Amino acid sequence: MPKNFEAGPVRVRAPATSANLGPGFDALGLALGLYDDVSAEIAPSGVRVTVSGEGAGELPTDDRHLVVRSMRATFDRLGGQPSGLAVECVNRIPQARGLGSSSAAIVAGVLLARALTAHGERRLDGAAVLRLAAELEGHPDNVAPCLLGGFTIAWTEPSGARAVTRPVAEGVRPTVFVPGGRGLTAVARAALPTAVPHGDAALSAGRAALLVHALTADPALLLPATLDRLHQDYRADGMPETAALVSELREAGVAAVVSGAGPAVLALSAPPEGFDAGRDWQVWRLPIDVSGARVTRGRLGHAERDPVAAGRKS
Ligand SMILES: Nc1ncnc2c1ncn2[C@@H]1O[C@H](COP(=O)(O)OP(=O)(O)O)[C@@H](O)[C@H]1O
Ligand SMILES: N[C@@H](CCOP(=O)(O)O)C(=O)O
Repeated sequence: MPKNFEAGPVRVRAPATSANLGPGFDALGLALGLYDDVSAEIAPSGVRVTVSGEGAGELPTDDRHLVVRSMRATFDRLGGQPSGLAVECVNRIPQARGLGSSSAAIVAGVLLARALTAHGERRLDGAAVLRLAAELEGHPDNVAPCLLGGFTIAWTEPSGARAVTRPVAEGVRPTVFVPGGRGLTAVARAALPTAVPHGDAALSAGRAALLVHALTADPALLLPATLDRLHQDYRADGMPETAALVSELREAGVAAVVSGAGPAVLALSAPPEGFDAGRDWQVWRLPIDVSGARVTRGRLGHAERDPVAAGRKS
């Protein structure tokens, strides 16, 4: 093993995330207890990726794979590429639904490459990992909770992304509604206007501030606190079923929002007993992940290879 790299496999468990939370566009995010497990080790040559669970048979298994691309970007930052890579992914986060699958892949890639590089943690500290992951993702609101866990407030300065975490109040119970159909974040971002009316910006800023209070201290205020005018309406034509479900839940008093760029829906308060979203939606009650992505030494074990074990509770 060349002295720049660490021998032996490393693995990362990276949580799903829900970004925006309504009015906190590109800023607020929540880590959810649903995980992708990824392991990697240095190989003598080439790149080999195996994928099971979400994306199996669809995702590329070479240098185009997002985990590998993120590892490559991190190795570049750390001063050199390894001879080859073997990567194993067990994915449980539904992809292209607004549950942060791309952020989980990016965070996993950055953390794996850092762990495989000699003195990686000294050379790329936690703040630098967040900056690099946000640069690769293009916005910081998913990578921040994926890395740090819990409820995060992220922002970008000239030097890059930063984030803080806040403890979530008792009684905040996330439920996600996951449709079969997909929607790419890049497409949903292209639907946004370059400017919004001042009144809409003012309303959203006020509600985002209230949302920090509601999530951390007073969940009874979650319904008014999750009202958004910056992105959801502009994206509604591209995901009419999502917009309809958000409206139906909100009319029933549930603090529902589009999860990330959609098309999944996040409810921050419990839907009424017997609420039926219809058969097009899988409904999962998920705990809040409070740890963020975790790195350990070794390959994936038996439990981590089970593609449905962790996280899904209807
Ligand atoms: N675990 C993964 N491994 C490799 N690529 C992934 C993974 N998850 C997501 N991607 C890539 O990112 C795309 C989805 O990203 P995006 O549109 O941002 O949706 P999401 O809301 O799920 O992050 C997928 O179509 C795929 O190309
Ligand atoms: N702020 C972003 C969040 C995208 O989240 P994702 O989980 O859909 O990737 C946006 O709304 O575009």
